Amino acid sequence: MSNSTALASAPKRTREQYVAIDLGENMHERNIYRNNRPDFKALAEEFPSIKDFVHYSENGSAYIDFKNAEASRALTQCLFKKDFNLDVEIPENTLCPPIPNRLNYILWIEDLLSESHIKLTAVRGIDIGVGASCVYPLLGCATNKSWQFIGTEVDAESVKSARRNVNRNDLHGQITIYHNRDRSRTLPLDKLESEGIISPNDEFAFSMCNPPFYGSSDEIQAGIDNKIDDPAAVCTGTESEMITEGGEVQFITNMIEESLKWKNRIKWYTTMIGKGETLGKIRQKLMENKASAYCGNGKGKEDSNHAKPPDYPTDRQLYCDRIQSRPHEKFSYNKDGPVTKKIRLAQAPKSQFSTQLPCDAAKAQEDILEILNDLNASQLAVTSECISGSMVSNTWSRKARRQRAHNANATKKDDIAEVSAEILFTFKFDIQEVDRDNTNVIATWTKGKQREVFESFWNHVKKRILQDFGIVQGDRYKPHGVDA
Ligand SMILES: C[S@@+](CC[C@H](N)C(=O)[O-])C[C@H]1O[C@@H](n2cnc3c(N)ncnc32)[C@H](O)[C@@H]1O
Repeated sequence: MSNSTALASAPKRTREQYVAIDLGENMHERNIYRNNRPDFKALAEEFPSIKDFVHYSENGSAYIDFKNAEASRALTQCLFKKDFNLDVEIPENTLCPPIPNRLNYILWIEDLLSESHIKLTAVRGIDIGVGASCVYPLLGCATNKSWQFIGTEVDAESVKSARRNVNRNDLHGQITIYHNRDRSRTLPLDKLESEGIISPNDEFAFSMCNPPFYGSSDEIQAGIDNKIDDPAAVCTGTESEMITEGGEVQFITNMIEESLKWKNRIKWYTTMIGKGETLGKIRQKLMENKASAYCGNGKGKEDSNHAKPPDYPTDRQLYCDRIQSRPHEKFSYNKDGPVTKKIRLAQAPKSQFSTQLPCDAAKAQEDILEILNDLNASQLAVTSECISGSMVSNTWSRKARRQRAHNANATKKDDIAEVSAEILFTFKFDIQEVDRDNTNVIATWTKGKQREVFESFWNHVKKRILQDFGIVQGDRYKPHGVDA
């Protein structure tokens, strides 16, 4: 009997095991895997390479064994292909990157760039330690066609494999892999210049890094020994991928020190952090260098106690966002602007906005739908608690409304066809009734490139619904029984 048809009970999963592939609410709002587990059965039907690793439990649900290195590798390759049209080789015994987790970092960089309004002619990034798969540059360029990457790597075999992956996907025009022969260097811009890979005037929007976390193999073993459960997924990393002298604290410290030289040539310096205790040490290091810190609330979501990070460039910044329920954190900072010793906490860039209406859910839904229809929103899907849909063009700006009024003979559909066939963004309105006189409306930006466009759409919709209740924008609406 082949593995794929064997009937077996799915092994009980630890929470961590789900996180390795998952999904769930700690994923970025725009992560395609958020609450959207890969369909292993469909993958097995589409990709022969994974078929033998897909098992079925007695109730018919499909699963794979994440402790099997080959199965994990097959899954990663299928997701690369299915969701990003990328053909990727992952050599045996090298780190197999979980795509949902790696995609989160790319989305977070997108947010960071959009939130800080960086003005550069091209978005160029540096990935320190691309690994054999070259996962970040590949995902970054697949999801952002205008991005360019320099990927650095110290391991000669990984350099070769990363280059093969770039060439196999015809991305050599966007991604350059540099073999860094000096492990003590993290940002060798001088070497890149002397080898003619970049010019002295080249600027970078960001650097990113998933550093080797550990300082020694004993440290890895101690980590495994201290775990209550068995490791949920097999770890296939080589020594070079997992270990660096002084561990991640030293690696990131080197990065901070090198960044003092490059300053504003790289607008945001960012990194993953693997161990919870590292964050405090890195913050300390940044304080010594007189940088400010900004932190998310751990879920990539708004936290009302946290202030918003300022537009770039206003400060020296450390940006932290604990994005996984595992202790994986990222921080970024830029080293420009006035010096401050203050450490501030900040929310992650906003993808969600809310307001409260003085009515029940049915009335709120009716009002919102009326406005959305008036704005030519498309693909509307309505349930009692949620309205989702998309916008193909900006129909709410003053100019668009004037044009529509002027062109009174055109049908709404004609208007859309004239503007664009592509989706500008998708959205979701959750409608949560508190009581018959109070309903919360939460608008979420679920897909799209420009945060400001969604924000302006939300501001328009919010203004109109509030006006329906006689609440003029600028006045704060107070729920019943609440005094100022
Ligand atoms: C944890 S792996 C990350 C690989 C890949 N980016 C990923 O996320 O799956 C760290 C990588 O950094 C590389 N590395 C270690 N020190 C480096 C350095 N100083 N400069 C560039 N790469 C380095 C290692 O060889 C390894 O491939």
